[in-house]
Amino acid sequence: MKELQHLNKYLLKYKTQLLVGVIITIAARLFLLYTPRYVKQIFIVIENYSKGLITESIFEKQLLEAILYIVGAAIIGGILTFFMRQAIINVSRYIEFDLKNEVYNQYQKLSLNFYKKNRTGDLMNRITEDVSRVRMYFGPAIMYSINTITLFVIVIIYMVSASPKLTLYTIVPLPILSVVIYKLSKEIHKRSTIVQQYLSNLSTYTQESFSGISVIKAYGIEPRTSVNFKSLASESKEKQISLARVQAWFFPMMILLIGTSNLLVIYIGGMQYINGEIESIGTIAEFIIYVNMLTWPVATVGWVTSIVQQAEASQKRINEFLKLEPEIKNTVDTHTIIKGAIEFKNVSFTYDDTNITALNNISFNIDEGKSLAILGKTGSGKSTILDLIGRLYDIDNGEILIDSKNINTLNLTDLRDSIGYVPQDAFLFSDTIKNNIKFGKQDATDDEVIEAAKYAQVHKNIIKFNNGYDTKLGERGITLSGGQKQRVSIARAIIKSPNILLLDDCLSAVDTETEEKILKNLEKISKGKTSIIVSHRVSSAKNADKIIVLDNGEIVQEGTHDALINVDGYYKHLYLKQLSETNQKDD
Ligand SMILES: Nc1ncnc2c1ncn2[C@@H]1O[C@H](COP(=O)(O)OP(=O)(O)OP(=O)(O)O)[C@@H](O)[C@H]1O
Repeated sequence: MKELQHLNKYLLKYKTQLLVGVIITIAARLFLLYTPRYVKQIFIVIENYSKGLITESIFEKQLLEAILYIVGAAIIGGILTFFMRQAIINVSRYIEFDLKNEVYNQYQKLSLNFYKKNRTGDLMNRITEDVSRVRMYFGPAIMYSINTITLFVIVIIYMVSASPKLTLYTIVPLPILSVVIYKLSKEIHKRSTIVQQYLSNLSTYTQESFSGISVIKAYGIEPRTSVNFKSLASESKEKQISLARVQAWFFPMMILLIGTSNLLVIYIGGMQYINGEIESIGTIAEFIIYVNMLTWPVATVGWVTSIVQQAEASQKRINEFLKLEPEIKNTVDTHTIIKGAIEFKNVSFTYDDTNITALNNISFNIDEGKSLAILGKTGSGKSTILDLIGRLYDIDNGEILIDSKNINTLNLTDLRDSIGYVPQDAFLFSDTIKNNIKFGKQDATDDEVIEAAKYAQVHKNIIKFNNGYDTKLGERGITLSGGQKQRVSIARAIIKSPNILLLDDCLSAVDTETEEKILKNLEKISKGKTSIIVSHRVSSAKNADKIIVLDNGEIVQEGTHDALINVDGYYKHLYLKQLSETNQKDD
C-alpha cells in the first residue's frame, strides 16, 4: 500500500463526497436487509394460519404488511444503491481526471532525454491504462469493501441471533469462495495483461502498415504484410482463448459454492427444525437469502484484493515518473528580457543516450540583431547548437551566454518565449492551417496569420485549397507537400516575431527561387533581431553577417561569405559545386 499513499491527497480532497458515499452505502445495505427478515415473518404468518392460531383477516393483514415492508425496503434500498454508485464512482472519476492531469503536467515538465529513454507507448499506457487501474481502487474497491463490511457485520449478527450453529455451517464455504475468486482474479489479470500486450502489438503493426501504405504498395509487399498480420492476429487469438478459459471458471465456481452453502443451510436447518432447535421453517428461508446476499460481497473480497494489488503496481509505475526531477529546470522566478546576443564559450556536449560527442569545445558569438549561418556535413552538430540555445539540453563543459548572462541564470519560459524555432522536420498538428500558424501566437488575428503566410511564401498555396486557411491537416485532412509543410512551419515562427529566430535546414524542400524570396522576406522582418540559419546550401548562408562551418562537432571555418570563398576549404568547395550545378541547370 506504500505506493498508493501518493493518492491520499485526493482522498482528502474529496473527503466530503466520499463520506456521503459511505453513509449512503451503509444505509442502502440496512434497507436491503429488511427482505430476509420479512420473508421469515411471512413463513411464520403462514405457519400460524395453517395451525389455526390466527384468523383469516389477521393472516391477510400480517401478510400484506410484510409484503409492503419488503417492497418498500427494496425500493428505498434500490434508490440508495443508485446514489451510492453515483457518489463513490463519481469521486473515482474525479480522481482519475486529477491524476491524469498530474501525470500529463509532469510529462510536459520532463526534458527531451526522458522522451528518448522511454517509449511513447509506455508513456501513453501509464496515463491511460495505469490510471484506470488506480481508479478501480478508488471506485469499485472502496465501494465493495464498505458494502462487504457492512453486510457482513449486520448479517452475521442477525444470523447468530437466529441460530449460531446454522450460522457456523453456512459461512464455512465462504472463505473458500473468497480465496478461489482471488486466485482466479489474479490469473485473469495476468492473462489479460498478456492479451493487452498482444493487442497492442497488433494495433502498432496495423497502424504502421497503413501509415506506410505507399511504401508497401510501391514495393508490392502486401502479401508479406498480410502474412505478418495473420500471424500476429493468430497469436492474439490464442491469448484471448487462454484468457476465456480461466474466465469461464468464474461463475461455475461461484454457483458451486453458493449451491454448497444453500444445501448446507437446507440440510442443517432442516435437521434443526425437526429437532426443534429453530422456531420456524422461515429461519431456513431467511438464511438462504442471507447466504445468497453474502456470496457476492465475499467473492468481491478476493476480487478487491486483486484490484488493490493491480492498483498498487500501476501506481508504482506512475510514481516512477512523478518522482522524476526534470533535468532542465527553471530556477529563476523573475522575468528576463531577452535581447538576442549569443555567445558560445568552449562548449562541449555529449548526448547521454548515444554517448556521441556532438560538439567539441566550440566558441563563437553573434551580436544582438545579427545573423549567423551554420554549414557543415550531416551529423556535424548544427542542430545541436540550436537545441542548446533553446536550452533543450544542458551542456557538459563551457558556457552559453545570452545577452552576456549564463543561459542557466535566465528565466526558461522567457528564453523560450523569445525564440522562434523552425525544426528540420516540420511538425504540423492535426488541426487547421490557421491554427497551426497561430500556434506561434495564440491571440493572432486573421490578418496577422495571412501576413506571416505571405512572408513564408505559402499564402498562394493555402488560398488554392477549398477551405483556405481553415483546411484541416493530418490523418483525416489534407496532406501538404514537404515544401508546403516547411513554409507553414516558418510562418508559425514568423508570426511570433521573436527576438531570436532559429531556422534548422527548413528550406531544403523548397526550390531555390522560393528560397530566395523567403530569405529576402526574413531579412526584412528580422531586422534588428538575431537569426541563425542552418543549411546545406550556400545560397541560404551567403547573406549572413557571419558563417561558421562545422565538422565533427568543431568549428573549422568562420567568416563572411566574401572571406570564405577566397580561402580553400569546405565553404569554397561547396560554393563552387553549387555554382556549377546552377550554371548547368541554366544551360
Ligand atoms: N537526440 C539525439 N540523441 C542522441 N544523439 C543525437 C541526437 N541528435 C543528434 N545526435 C547525434 O549527434 C550528432 C550531431 O547531430 P546533429 O543533429 O546536431 O547534426 P547536424 O549537423 O544537424 O546533422 P544534419 O545536417 O544531418 O541535420 C550526430 O552524430 C547525431 O547522431
